Amino acid sequence: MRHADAPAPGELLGAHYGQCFGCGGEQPHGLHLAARAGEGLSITAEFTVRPEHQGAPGLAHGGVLATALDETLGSLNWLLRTIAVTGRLETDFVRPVPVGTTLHLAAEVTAVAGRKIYSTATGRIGAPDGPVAVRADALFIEVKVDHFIDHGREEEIQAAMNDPDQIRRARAFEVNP
Ligand SMILES: CCCCCCCCCCCC(=O)SCCNC(=O)CCNC(=O)[C@H](O)C(C)(C)COP(=O)(O)OP(=O)(O)OC[C@H]1O[C@@H](n2cnc3c(N)ncnc32)[C@H](O)[C@@H]1OP(=O)(O)O
Repeated sequence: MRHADAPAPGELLGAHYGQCFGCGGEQPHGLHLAARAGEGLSITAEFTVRPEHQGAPGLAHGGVLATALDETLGSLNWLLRTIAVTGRLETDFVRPVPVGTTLHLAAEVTAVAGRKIYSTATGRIGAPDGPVAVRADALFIEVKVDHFIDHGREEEIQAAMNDPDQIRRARAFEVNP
């Protein structure tokens, strides 16, 4: 079920962490993916392939495209107000994606069973109804915020804990902060 306090359909979600490689605005090397809440348990997102994302000449690296899918699927957590990490990500690369392309991503939750959140996503070239270039099925596993405190490097954890904006974003994920 979409959480009662989930962002409204159409609302931009913003980054869950400023240094995130997928969505962080403070991360110069990242994808700067912008995700928006959809209806029900769905998300849309956009990401424009830059020269630093190449694998083959003029084409996006497959790992970068998988990152864009992973980040979009992870954004579904905002709607559930659950903190979850990727346990499994199965990706199909259907068409090459040239540099300069804006990839239009769409993701939805397909099932929730205990801590397991199943979801699926597509990335389309140039427009929300453009040709499918990539798709993925994922399993996210719910974790407590301690997952990051226990495993993250000390200096980034301390910086995040001292940042009131980061605490606010963490609370937006959690039903029981
Ligand atoms: C502050 C705001 C931040 C918000 C942060 C948001 C970040 C979003 C970023 C984008 C998303 C990412 O890239 S996240 C980063 C990449 N992912 C990770 O680093 C995760 C690394 N893996 C782990 O830490 C761990 O393996 C976990 C937490 C995923 C699971 O470990 P666990 O907690 O011990 O749970 P475990 O008992 O093993 O598994 C629970 C259930 O899930 C199933 N399960 C677990 N893994 C798998 C798997 N790969 N494939 C199939 N099934 C699996 C198990 O069979 C079990 O099913 P059953 O027996 O119950 O039926």
